[in-house]
Amino acid sequence: MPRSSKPGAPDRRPIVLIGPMAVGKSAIGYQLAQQLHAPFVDTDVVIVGNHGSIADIFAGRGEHAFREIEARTVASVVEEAESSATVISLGGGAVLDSGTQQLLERCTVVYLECDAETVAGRIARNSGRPLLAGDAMARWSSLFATRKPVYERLADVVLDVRHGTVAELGRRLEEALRAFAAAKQEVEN
Ligand SMILES: Nc1ncnc2c1ncn2[C@@H]1O[C@H](COP(=O)(O)OP(=O)(O)OP(=O)(O)O)[C@@H](O)[C@H]1O
Ligand SMILES: O=C(O)C1=C[C@@H](O)[C@@H](O)[C@H](O)C1
Ligand SMILES: [Mg+2]
Repeated sequence: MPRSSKPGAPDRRPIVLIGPMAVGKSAIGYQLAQQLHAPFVDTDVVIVGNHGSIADIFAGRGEHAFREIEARTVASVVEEAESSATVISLGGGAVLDSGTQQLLERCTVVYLECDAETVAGRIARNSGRPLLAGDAMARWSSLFATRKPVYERLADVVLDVRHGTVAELGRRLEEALRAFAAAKQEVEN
C-alpha cells in the first residue's frame, strides 16, 4: 500500500514550509522529506542555481527583481510538484506575493513558529541574508512583525520550533501532518 493511502497519512499535495528567516524551513523540510521518502525542493537553492547568489541578485538588481524571480520560481516548483507529496521550503519573504498566496491554496502549508530568541544565535552567525544587513536582530524582528499575520493566515499546520532538534521537529511535524490529513478526511467523508 503506498504510504500516503494509510489512514491519517499526509495526503498527496505538496507540503510547503513557510516562516521567518532562520526558523529552520530548509533544515526541517529536508528532514521531513527524508522521513517521508519524498522529493525535497528549496526554492532559494533553485534561485541560486539559476540566477547566482541571493546577495548578488539584491546588490545588482534590487529586491523587486529578486521578488519577481522568486515568484516565478515558486510557481514552477509548486506546479511541477502538483499531485505529489513533495516537500518544498520557501524563502522567508516568498509568501508576500499574491500569486504565491493563491498557489498555496493547493498545498498543505506548514508555518514554523518561533521567537527572536530561537533564531538569535543563527542570525548572528549568518552573513548571506541581504535583508539582515546592519542590526540583524532588529531587522529580523521588524520583518517578522509585518509578516507574522500572513504566515498565520496561510497556515494549515503550525509547528512550534522553539524547542527540539531538527530530527525531533521532523518527527513532530510528520505526526502533525497525519493528524491534519485525518481531520480533513473526516470532514470530507
Ligand atoms: N531546531 C533546530 N535546532 C538547531 N539548529 C537548527 C534548528 N533548526 C534550524 N537550525 C539551524 O539554523 C540554521 C538556519 O536554518 P535554515 O537554513 O533551515 O532556516 P530557514 O528558515 O531555511 O532560513 P531562510 O529563510 O534564510 O532560508 C541552519 O544552520 C540550521 O541547521
Ligand atoms: O525573508 C526574506 O525576505 C528572505 C529570506 C531568504 O530565505 C531569502 O529568500 C532572501 O534572503 C530573502
Ligand atoms: Mg531556507
